[in-house]
Amino acid sequence: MDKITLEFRDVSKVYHLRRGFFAGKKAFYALRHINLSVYENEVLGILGESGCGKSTLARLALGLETPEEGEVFFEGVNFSAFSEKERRPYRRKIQIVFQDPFASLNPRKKIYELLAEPLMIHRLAPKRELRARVAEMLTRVGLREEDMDRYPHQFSGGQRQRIALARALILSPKVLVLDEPTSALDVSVQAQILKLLLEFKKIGNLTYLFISHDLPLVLFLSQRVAVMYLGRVVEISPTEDFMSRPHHPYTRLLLESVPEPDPARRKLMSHIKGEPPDPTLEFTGCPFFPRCQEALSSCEREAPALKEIAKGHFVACHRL
Ligand SMILES: Nc1ncnc2c1ncn2[C@@H]1O[C@H](COP(=O)(O)OP(=O)(O)OP(=O)(O)O)[C@@H](O)[C@H]1O
Repeated sequence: MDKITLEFRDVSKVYHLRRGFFAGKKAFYALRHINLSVYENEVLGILGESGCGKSTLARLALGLETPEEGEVFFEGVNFSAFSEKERRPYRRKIQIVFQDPFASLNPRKKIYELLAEPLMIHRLAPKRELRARVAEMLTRVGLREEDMDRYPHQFSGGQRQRIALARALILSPKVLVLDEPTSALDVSVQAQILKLLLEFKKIGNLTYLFISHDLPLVLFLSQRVAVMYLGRVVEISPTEDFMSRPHHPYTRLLLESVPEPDPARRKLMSHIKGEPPDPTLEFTGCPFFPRCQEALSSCEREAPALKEIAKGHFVACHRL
């Protein structure tokens, strides 16, 4: 049995609505009863449309937010209830690379400071070794030693993403959360960053939580895929089985919507009919119910639990 590195046990995260008549008054689930295990050394892809809770999941994995219900475990330790100080040793082991390296790199700091700071905070290198450690890391991500004396604005988007990657990897994390790491880059640069990610994965003992709405990319990189819809995981599966036998009605639409080169044959997600349901706390049914062409009457009342339909392939649907 593979070792579990990161585990979400029945995790829910509640926020207050930010828009509309009930802004600030009504609460809703950004995540609802998430049960998810991330195994050591795997690439787990998290797929889902905008607002389904992918980044909230990432923030909980990093300990930047605490769940209202449930627990997040890292290597068997429940760190979701830890204080800021208690969490510090775990912070180093789970790092993140965001979509936008402009926003994640402080423009006033030189690359040296950006990379040396985490090493100092976590006391991972004596002062005299910092420059050498930064230089080594920059070379490993395809930049030059001299680049440490420059500022983020002096680099291209792809180079900045290399710096963000270097800053995360310099701490030798166990888990790297990649939150849309290539969405802001053009295609050729995307390919270079992906290549780099795969190289690091090969060398080190690293687990990736790869968050994206780019289906082909997730399928290409991940050994397993989890599909989220409105704060819930609706399907988890090894990638091959997922591609050949998708079960959840939402997953099937998602796979059908992969862009076809021929516009006449393209089926897009806009083909999904109906509105998503009210995400507020009162709604207890399946999140996909109002849009589902195959819904049963029970789907409106009760959310289905994940059921194992093949080895490691779980689906949350009352029809199964
Ligand atoms: N701090 C917050 N306060 C209130 N609502 C929030 C907060 N953070 C996120 N949300 C809302 O929670 C829901 C889930 O957000 P989240 O950012 O996790 O989604 P996402 O799947 O990552 O979307 P995207 O792909 O657009 O980043 C969204 O409706 C979002 O508007």
